[in-house]
This record gives sequence, structure tokens and C-alpha cells, in this order.
Amino acid sequence: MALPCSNAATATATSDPFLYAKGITRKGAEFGSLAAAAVRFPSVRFSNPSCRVSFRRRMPERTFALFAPSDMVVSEDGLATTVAKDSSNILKFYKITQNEGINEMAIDVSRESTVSITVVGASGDLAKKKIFPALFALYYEGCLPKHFTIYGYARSKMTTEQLRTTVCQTLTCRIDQSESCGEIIEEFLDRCFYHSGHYNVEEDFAELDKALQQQEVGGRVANRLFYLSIPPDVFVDVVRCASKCASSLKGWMRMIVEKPFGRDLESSAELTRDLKQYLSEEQIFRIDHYLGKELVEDLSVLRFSNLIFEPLWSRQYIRNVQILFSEDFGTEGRGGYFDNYGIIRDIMQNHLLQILALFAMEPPVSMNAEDIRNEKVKVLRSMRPLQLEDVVVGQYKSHVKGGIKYPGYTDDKTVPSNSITPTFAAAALFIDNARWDGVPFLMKAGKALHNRRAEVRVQFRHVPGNLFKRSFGMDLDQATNELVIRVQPDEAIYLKINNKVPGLGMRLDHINLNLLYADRYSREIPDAYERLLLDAIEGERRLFIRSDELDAAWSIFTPLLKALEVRRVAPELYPYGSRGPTGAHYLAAKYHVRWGDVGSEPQNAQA
Ligand SMILES: NC(=O)C1=CN([C@@H]2O[C@H](COP(=O)(O)OP(=O)(O)OC[C@H]3O[C@@H](n4cnc5c(N)ncnc54)[C@H](OP(=O)(O)O)[C@@H]3O)[C@@H](O)[C@H]2O)C=CC1
Ligand SMILES: O=C1O[C@H](COP(=O)(O)O)[C@@H](O)[C@H](O)[C@H]1O
Repeated sequence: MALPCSNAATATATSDPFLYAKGITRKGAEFGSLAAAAVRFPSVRFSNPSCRVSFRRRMPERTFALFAPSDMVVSEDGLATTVAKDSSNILKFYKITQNEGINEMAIDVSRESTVSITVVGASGDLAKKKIFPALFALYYEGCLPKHFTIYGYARSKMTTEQLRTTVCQTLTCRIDQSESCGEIIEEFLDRCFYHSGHYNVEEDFAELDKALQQQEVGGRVANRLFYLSIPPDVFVDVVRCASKCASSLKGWMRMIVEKPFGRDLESSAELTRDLKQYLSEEQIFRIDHYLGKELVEDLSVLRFSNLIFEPLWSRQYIRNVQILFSEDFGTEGRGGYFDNYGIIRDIMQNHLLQILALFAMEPPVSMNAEDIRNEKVKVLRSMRPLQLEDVVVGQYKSHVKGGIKYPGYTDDKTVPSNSITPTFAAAALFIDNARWDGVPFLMKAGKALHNRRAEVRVQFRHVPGNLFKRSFGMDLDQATNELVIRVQPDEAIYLKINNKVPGLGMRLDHINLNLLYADRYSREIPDAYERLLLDAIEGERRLFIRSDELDAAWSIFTPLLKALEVRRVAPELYPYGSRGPTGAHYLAAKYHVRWGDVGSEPQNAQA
């Protein structure tokens, strides 16, 4: 459940023998109604900045467990003293909460354990671009455990100094605290090391293990997180070598696995089978970084914490849902990878489908990982496998604009010149359940389009017997409400409504009720990888993909992917920087839909 960022968590004793915990969780929620009786230490104040608090529902036991460190700061009056460790390291608390049911409260005090994070594939693009910067941002925000070490691992020969120099070039500081930023970067880099080795050689991982042990000092529990930022064909080798030769003896071992998880249902199931020879499902953290995006996480909050939305969230009021992704650049530098996958596997089967699942699932029993993932699996399993006639594919071709020549997809040297891999796709999907029967869920994803954007657009039905239809002219579609959740850039939620233009006449205006994040929230939105890395360190699985979810996702797309390949369906060519193939409009028209991202937006839709 909600995990607070270390320095935001405080728990203060009220009266003996009760403990009252109060703080702001990392997710921004306040927790305060947690009261418990401490059996051993009646009044405790957790003022340790590296102390982390989590609590989750656990029925039917009537105890809270608190993992107490030997050096936890404990005091009746807030002053620090040291507490002796009890033999089990566990303090028991009885629940007194009225509203929350029975909770387990666990304090994972990082001073007791170390975390070693090994970025496998540290010489690569993702490691440099996303993983190291995200780890630094977490360090900068005080969210990493007190004792941590980061190891880069790859075949490239590099010294620790060289890794630090490379990583340093990618680090940026959050503006408001820039004064001591150089110092913080230095501190962070001091914790970064590099070890060169092959991905399939156990001895190399045994050497890594020794190197990790050198940092894991102080007799603390040593936890290990591996981030597999490597091509998928070496996933299993690394998992085998790491689990045999570099797993943690006393603490946990977790593996973050990057996509692609296979190419279809069979290869994905095979990958899962192979990984499970060495790891349990609980140790596998399949990452889909879209789940770490602020507005994607907000979908559940929007739906389930606002009375006004959930009653409208069905076929009764919603005409269609559109999940859109566009990039204004091509596969530059990643053509070799991309050509083997294409846009449907790269974006639709994972990122867009995850958004769809969160959008369309039934309310979960709780916000716990398993409850949410159960609902996602259910809705995915209610979806019809995608048919060839409900898909349009495209590929970008070169285009000259303003005297600049933009390359076509097949101009990339790593792409075969006769490639028919789609760089664009539009699809109409259906969920055969009571809530969504007959509602088209349209997806559109493309590279080298006219803009970079990801958004969900919910188009509502026409107002029955609309008294104002004469004011709208012939085009009633233009007058229907539309809710837009803009994931990026310029995060926003806005609702298109009709409003009377002030004055003596009766003229109607389409206008937005607008929540632009930049206007409302001054805090910088964390990168998706920050949230996901922190969750993996904390063992929070809610934003990671479970294996049955993955199977359900592949079942929807695999028949289509096979049909495209067997029939060698030629993509419709579209110019680099355009809005994509015109076929997408015919597909939408087939279901009486107009793409919401085409045509004019009300004036106040922009950030
Ligand atoms: N880059 C991105 O934006 C995204 C990437 N991903 C996924 O993350 C993972 C890493 O991506 P990215 O960093 O771009 O990948 P890279 O192609 O940059 O590969 C990462 C590292 O893996 C090693 N490597 C590359 N090719 C091979 C090979 N054929 N056999 C063995 N090792 C190889 C190289 O290290 P060395 O030679 O030093 O061993 C390389 O530096 C991939 O699974 C990718 O699909 C997912 C989302 C976005
Ligand atoms: O997973 C991937 O995502 C990126 C887009 O991510 P974003 O966070 O920048 O929107 C995409 O470019 C890449 O092809 C794909 O593999």
C-alpha cells in the first residue's frame, strides 16, 4: 500500500502504551489513524531520516509487526536514545484503527539493511538515459535507503571512474535545491561502481558477488536488486548466473526485467517458464514504464475517488475511448531492435493496453497489488482477440520539410530495405463484458508523426432530446462531452463542455474545464523510472506486470500479429512528420468515431 518517502515519515508516541503514527506517504496520502500498543517499547519516535513505514491490510491476524533495528531512534520526548535489539527484531502492535480494518505496520529501517542495485547492461542507452538519472533523483530526494551501492555491469571494458564520468553527464538536479547539487552528485557517484563481465559466464557473476560483498559491510542484511537493461535474448543467461552466483544470502533478491517480454503468447510463456527455473514470481518485476507515469497512476484516483465519474464509466454514457500515442521522431538508433518488434509490440500490447486495463477494469477490492492486478487480468481476459480487419498499419517514409530531409524508416542502415514492419498502427478493440459491450476502444500509436503526445480521450454520448441542438448545427459529435487525460507532455486533465457565451443571445461555446498540472502543482513530476525503481526496492508490485496479465495481453494481440506476418500485410506509407496514414480515419469511421486528436481543440486546451 502507501509507502512514505523516508524523510516524510514520522511516528510519534502519544501515550503509553499506545503509539500514534502520523505522516505523509510518498503517494501524498496522509496516514494518521494508526494507533497501536507497543508491547516492548511503549513510546517510540521514528525520527530516523532513513526510516520507511508501510502498512498493509492483513486479515485476520490481530497484530502489527514492526521490524525494529538495534539503533532505532526511540524517545518519549523526541530526543534520540538507542534501543537494544530484541532477539527477533520484531515488535508487536495491536490494532486499534476504526476505519482501516486490520493492518500490518512494518517499519523497514534501512539502517539495518543494505541494498545493492546492479544495472545489467550499464553501457547501454536505457541505463544512461533513464536508470542512472532516476536512481540519482531518488538519492537527491532522500528516497534511497541509507546503505546502498550501485553497480554497473556489462561486457564493455570500463573503469569505475569511466562509468562515473559517463553517468555524471546525465545527472540533473531539481531546481529548488540546486545549491548543494554538485556535492550531492559527488556523494552519489561515490556509491557507483562498475564491473565488467559476460552475461552467460557464472564466474563473472561470482566476481561481481565478491565486489558486492565488499560494499555490503557492517553485518547488515544485504538485499540485491538487479535491473536487466539488456536485449531479451540474454535475460535468461543473466538470471541463471546471477541467481546461482550473485544472489543475496541473507536478504531478498529481485530482478527488474525490461520489455519486450517475448514476441507473442508462446515466446512470452516460454520466457516466463525459463525465468521461473531460477526465480519465483515474487522476485520478477516486469516493468512497463507507462505504469509509472503520473497521469496513468492517477487514472484510478480519478475514477474511484470522485463520485461524478464512476457512474458515467460504462457503455451507457461513453460512446468510445481513444488511447493515443505519438512521437515526433523515428526509430533513430534503435532500428535494429525495432524491426524485430514493430509498433504493435513496442507500444500497443504493453503501454497502451495497460492504460486501457486501468481505465476499464472493475473497482478493485483494495488498492493492493494483487487486487488491482486481479481486476486487470479480468478485463483483459474479457477482450476480443484483435482482428486483421480492425487494424491499420503504416510505415513512415522520407520527407523534405523546410529544406531538411527527414529519413524514411527503411533508410536506417540497421533496417532491411524491404522491411514491412509497422511504425504506425491504429486498432479497434472491444471488451465483451456488461460494462463495455459494444464500446469501441480505439488505439493509435506511431513514430515520426507531427507531434509527441500520449493521451486518453473519452467521448461521451449525445445528449438525448438535446434542447440546444439547433445551436450546434448539424454536427452533434462536436457538441458531446469529452474527457481528456493527457499523459504527456504538459500533463493535464480536461473536460470539454458546452457553455453559453455571455450576452443577450443564445450562442453556445465548446470550452474546457481545465486542470493543467503545471499551473496547479509547482512540484516537478518524477520520471516514471523513479517511481518504479523505488517500488521495486520497497517490494511494491502494484505497478509491475504479473505473468497471467502478460498472457492475457498477448492473447489479444498474438492472432493479429501472426496474420500480419503470414499475409505480409504491406503498411500504408506516410510522410515523416505527418499525421499518419489516412486508413486510420476509415477505421474510426467504421465505428462512427472521429479521432479526438484531429481537428480543432478549444482554445484553452493548451498548456
Ligand atoms: N532504450 C530505450 O528507450 C528503451 C529500452 N527498453 C528495453 O531495455 C533494454 C535495454 O535497452 P537499451 O539500453 O536501449 O539496449 P542496448 O541495445 O543499448 O543494450 C544494452 C546493453 O546490452 C549489451 N548488448 C547489446 N546487444 C547485445 C547482444 N546482442 N548480446 C549481448 N549483449 C548485448 C550492450 O552492452 P555490452 O556490449 O557492454 O555488454 C549494451 O550496452 C532492452 O530490452 C530494451 O528493449 C525498453 C524501453 C525503452
Ligand atoms: O518503451 C518504449 O517507450 C518509448 C516511449 O517512452 P516515453 O516515456 O518517452 O513516452 C518509445 O520511444 C520506445 O520505442 C519504446 O520501446
